[in-house]
Amino acid sequence: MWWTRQMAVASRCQLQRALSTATSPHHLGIIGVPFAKGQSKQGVELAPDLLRQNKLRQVLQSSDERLIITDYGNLQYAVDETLLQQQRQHYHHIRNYADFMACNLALIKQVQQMLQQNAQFLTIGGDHAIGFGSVAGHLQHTPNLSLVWIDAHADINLHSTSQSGNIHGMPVSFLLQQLRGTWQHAAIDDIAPNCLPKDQLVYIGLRDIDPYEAFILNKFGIRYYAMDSIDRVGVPKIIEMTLDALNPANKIHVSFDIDALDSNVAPSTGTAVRGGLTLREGISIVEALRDTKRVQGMDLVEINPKLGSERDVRTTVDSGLEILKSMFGYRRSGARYYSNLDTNILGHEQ
Ligand SMILES: NC(=[NH2+])NCCC[C@H](N)C(=O)O
Ligand SMILES: [Mn+2]
Ligand SMILES: [Mn+2]
Repeated sequence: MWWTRQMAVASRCQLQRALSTATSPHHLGIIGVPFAKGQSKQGVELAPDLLRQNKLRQVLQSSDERLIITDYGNLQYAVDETLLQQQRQHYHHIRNYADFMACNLALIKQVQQMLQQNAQFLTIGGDHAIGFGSVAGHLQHTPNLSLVWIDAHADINLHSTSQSGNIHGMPVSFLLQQLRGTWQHAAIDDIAPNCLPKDQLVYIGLRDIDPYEAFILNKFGIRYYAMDSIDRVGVPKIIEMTLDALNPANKIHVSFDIDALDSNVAPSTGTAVRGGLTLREGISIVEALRDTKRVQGMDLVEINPKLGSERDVRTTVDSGLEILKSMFGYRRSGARYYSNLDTNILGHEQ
């Protein structure tokens, strides 16, 4: 037989080289943000470490071997006197304003640093109040950005419209130019001047919209695909309309609130709403966004391990990991990159 073991190895190496130059390594930065003060239930702060214990890194790594993952640990922040004063003077009616701002200011810087060092980043909450810092940081690095907010809730309350006083129901109002003015005492223009244009925001999965939120969405003509329209036209059409709405030259930020998924697959969350996306629908949406190759940042928020049974927590964490896996490369079709496949298994005559 003329074909030697060395030749087999050599040709395999050539194949590997061809594959890996076609698609080079890819850096992903991860930051945990154990922030729980955007709402009143303890437990969301445990999610970043819980996901790590449940092999977040290995799950992502095996969904795409070419990922080079840097975990930046959990974000730290300190509240200063200026913020406490803003809270006392202007925002005493919303819970934990100073903590919210301090955490998000730190996150804005962190995200910019991660994007200097990585092609993509992942922010793990924490409650959805951190959606402000994650997207705002992203916008300061990449001003031409589109945002897909996948959630049961619109999280677009103003301090004057919120019925709960919970700031995890308000982060989007800090991002849009038209609404930022309602936070005039927060001085966010100094630290995060770039805003999100309202036509580059799409919501998917909504089913619990407050009256004033509905007013705001309609007044500004913000695109939102609530569960009723998803039921009417189906997920593939919703994906198509979403992608049509976004500027194809923009990078994309995906902010994924675990409560977008139905409470049977994501029970351990603070504001669960029934009748949500199935896990398969969630995966389809995330796969389609991933396939644009424009997603540069993602959040996964609102997993609360203190709510529900042990099994509920397991289910919720597993669903979260499935969503992340799909975003960062896993293909249900099996069409993935494998560096050390033995291409000779059928014998060289094949
Ligand atoms: N990120 C969330 N889970 N937000 C829920 C918000 C619920 C309600 N709209 C509020 O403003 O209080
Ligand atoms: Mn949310
Ligand atoms: Mn929500």
